[in-house]
Amino acid sequence: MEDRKSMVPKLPTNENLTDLIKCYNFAAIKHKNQRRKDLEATPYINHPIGVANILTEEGGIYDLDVIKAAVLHDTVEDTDTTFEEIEENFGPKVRSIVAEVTDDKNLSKMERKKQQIEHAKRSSFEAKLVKLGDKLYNLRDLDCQTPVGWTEERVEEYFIWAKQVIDQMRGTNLALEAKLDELFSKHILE
Ligand SMILES: Nc1nc2c(ncn2[C@@H]2O[C@H](COP(=O)(O)OP(=O)(O)O)[C@@H](OP(=O)(O)OP(=O)(O)O)[C@H]2O)c(=O)[nH]1
Ligand SMILES: [Mn+2]
Repeated sequence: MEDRKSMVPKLPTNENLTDLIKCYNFAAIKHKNQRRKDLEATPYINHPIGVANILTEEGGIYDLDVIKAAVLHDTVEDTDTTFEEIEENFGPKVRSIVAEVTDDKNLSKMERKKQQIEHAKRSSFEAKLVKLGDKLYNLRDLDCQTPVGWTEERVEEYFIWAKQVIDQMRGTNLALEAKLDELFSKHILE
């Protein structure tokens, strides 16, 4: 008689699914001690997960390397994660997208803000998508609530700066850009 074990149907392994779960798990562990700057101190991981969700649900983007990069986009900038670790676990493509959207924390805040505007234009298509999702998520947050310690003026300055970044990458994803434009016209007086 056949061994009972061998009669259990074997499910096909779904590499895409397991890779994606590994990616969410990696980001959740890395951001575990970090909170957003809202009154409720929302877990930081809500942000990268939300950015990935904007890309799939609103941007119609299904490139897995882009989605993984969105989930991981703040790990190197804000935690002890290295680019080598990203490459070891998720490959060179994801590493390079994450690298493109990572600010150099050695620079002054003003210099970093200036560099984002300059880098936006020559970024890859994939990095631009992550940037669009990142900015849309953060601007929606600002539209609903002023982060703890921020003045109204700082919020409005962020809108003006974010528009300068987005204006460098027009024609990347029209659906996401239209949603960003609604927020810009609400907050930036021409
Ligand atoms: N709107 C908003 N932002 C919050 C909140 N909590 C944390 N952040 C993060 O703050 C950053 C925006 O604030 P800044 O003053 O520009 O940057 P800072 O973190 O260097 O102080 C964003 O970083 P980032 O994602 O790396 O984007 P960016 O620096 O490219 O804008 C955003 O994710 C929150 O409650 N609301
Ligand atoms: Mn971000």
